[in-house]
Amino acid sequence: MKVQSVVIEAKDLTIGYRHGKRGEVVHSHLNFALCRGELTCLLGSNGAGKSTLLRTLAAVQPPLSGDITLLGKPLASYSPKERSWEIGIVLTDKTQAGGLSVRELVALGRQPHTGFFGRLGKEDHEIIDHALEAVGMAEKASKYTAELSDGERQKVMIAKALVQECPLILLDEPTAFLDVVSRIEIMTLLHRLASEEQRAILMSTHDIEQALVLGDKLWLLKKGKGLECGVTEDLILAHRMDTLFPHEDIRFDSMHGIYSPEVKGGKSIYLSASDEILRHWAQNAMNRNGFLCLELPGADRKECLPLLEVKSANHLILSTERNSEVYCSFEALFASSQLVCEL
Ligand SMILES: Nc1ncnc2c1ncn2[C@@H]1O[C@H](COP(=O)(O)OP(=O)(O)OP(=O)(O)O)[C@@H](O)[C@H]1O
Repeated sequence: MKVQSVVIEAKDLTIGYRHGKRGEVVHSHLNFALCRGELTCLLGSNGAGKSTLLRTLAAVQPPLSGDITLLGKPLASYSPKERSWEIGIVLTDKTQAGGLSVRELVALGRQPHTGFFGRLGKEDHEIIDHALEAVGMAEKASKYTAELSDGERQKVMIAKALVQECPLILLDEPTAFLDVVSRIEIMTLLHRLASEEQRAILMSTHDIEQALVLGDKLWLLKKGKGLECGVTEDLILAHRMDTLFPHEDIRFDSMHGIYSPEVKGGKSIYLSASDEILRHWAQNAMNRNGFLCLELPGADRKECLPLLEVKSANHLILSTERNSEVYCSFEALFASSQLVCEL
């Protein structure tokens, strides 16, 4: 059995905001642990409390009550300097470091190891080069950070956290501004870093598609319902993703790992397709056009009308009680009078 090494854990934690003597609770009774070797993705709707939780774990804001233990010691007992040895943070606040070059900004991440006026040694430079390479920013190392795009700046902030070489890395929506290739690259990098260098990494994200592929664990934060933690596939198969977004018209498609609008309306059509890909995209097209797709019961197909048979992408047959027509594409099908007038 794999022995899990806990980096940070919380017991009966209440997070939120203090306004004078009044406390505004965002979540209470939270219990969790983050272990080395795992990339954990924190998911939840807007306002669910993801940033509040990350800021509390990063000691940027205090908990309202409860205990947080970092490497066996209370988090509150660490000085800011001691914390910077253990926790690398990438929060969403825009960096004010526009006057620094990319390389200078990333080098600031080495401060816990070199001291404020400490000189960077050969090894420090190698670590910085390696991090810039890893996030794909090596070629822009001498650019000013003010001249970067939002996505590029985000990559630089990730590189800065990487060079800190902490056992715990916390990131608030690190892939928010990134294109799909960069999102996959960054999440693959974080996953590799967690498993190969035995770091504990917690990132919040709205990029559910990638979280389900690369997150070793998920933390599902639900407004008013607290936090559910578990291995990604366990949570999906236990239908815990179904209630992540409290919206009755949104449903989780556990086959494809996506959320989609619930199909409502009166029109139904039987659908048969030669393979899973054709079925998925035929259903997508029919749902978008207001049809609820029904499975063929198998035996007596003559009873099952209207019926759309998708033999291939260029061979679609629509059968109604009046006739059967063949179409060479979905475009042709949706332009047909048969679909518009007879169904
Ligand atoms: N400084 C603050 N003072 C008081 N309440 C706050 C403060 N910042 C956030 N909140 C409230 O805390 C709750 C959680 O907000 P938080 O920013 O943690 O959500 P989130 O899950 O990160 O949302 P998003 O996905 O939109 O970034 C919200 O109801 C928000 O209004």
